[in-house]
Amino acid sequence: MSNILEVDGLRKVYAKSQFVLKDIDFSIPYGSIVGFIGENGAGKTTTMGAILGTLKKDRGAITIFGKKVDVTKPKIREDIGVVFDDMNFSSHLNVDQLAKVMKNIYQQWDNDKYNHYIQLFSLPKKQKIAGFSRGMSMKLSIAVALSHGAKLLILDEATAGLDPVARDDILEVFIDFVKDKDHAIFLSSHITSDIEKIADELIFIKNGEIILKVNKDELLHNYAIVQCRSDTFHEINEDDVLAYITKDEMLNVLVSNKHGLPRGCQISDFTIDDITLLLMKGENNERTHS
Ligand SMILES: Nc1ncnc2c1ncn2[C@@H]1O[C@H](COP(=O)(O)OP(=O)(O)OP(=O)(O)O)[C@@H](O)[C@H]1O
Repeated sequence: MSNILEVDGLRKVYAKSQFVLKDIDFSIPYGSIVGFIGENGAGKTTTMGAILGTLKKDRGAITIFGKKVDVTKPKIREDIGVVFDDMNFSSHLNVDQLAKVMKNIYQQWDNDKYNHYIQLFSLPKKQKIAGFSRGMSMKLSIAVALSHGAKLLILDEATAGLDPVARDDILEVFIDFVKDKDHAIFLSSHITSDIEKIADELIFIKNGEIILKVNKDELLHNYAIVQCRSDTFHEINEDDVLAYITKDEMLNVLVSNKHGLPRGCQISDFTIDDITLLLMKGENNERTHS
């Protein structure tokens, strides 16, 4: 069993907004960090909610730790650490009082670990949570998620609102977490540089549909963004073209195989932000050979 989480044909329709999560499939290997990337409203939170059972899915199977499980059951919730944007702990509590509450919720609660993260994240122990900034609340959510013996972390925008130093500390904590090969992390972020730093696999979602799943090393070694003229563009192997944007006479093209491109293609350096922009704003590979 090499995957900690498998998602098969997950579908969710919001009748009110007519948004459809379109039968998505993906898996999270043990020992890996998988980054989930997409624009606002693409369906990231919906996917995570449907996996966790906080949202009712319309179709699809979720397999966690090798079993088709009801993720809302307390037993399995021990093993999954969750950070969502809008997590609300009782705001009248302070950090120490929250620990006492968590101890009653989670059998595997580890107070030493919790205190370690509270200290690492420089959180005040006696101040009421109500007075915490967004970044402080995020850090607290992460400290809790890491302190109840979870094997899988599902993190929705967990680094949003954190300053660069705190983000860096937390990314290190995530990298450490998956050094244990029984662990894995599934995280969404708009800060693609964070994902670039720590993720092993990337999943791109657009309008409720997964448009690209790729291993980061493969992306860095084989993919490229190239500039070329229209006639050269038509010489690129069609299967290698993932997306393109036309600008004046030139095209910016995302290709999945930078080896063996026709002459006249200029390869430029790219970041995952550049790839995201091309995938989200560009046209897909259904080229018209005019
Ligand atoms: N309760 C709801 N009822 C109807 N539509 C909803 C509901 N919740 C979300 N949606 C719609 O579903 C779509 C996907 O939303 P979702 O929150 O999953 O996106 P996201 O990728 O997490 O976005 P963001 O990056 O802004 O957090 C959006 O169009 C949103 O308007």
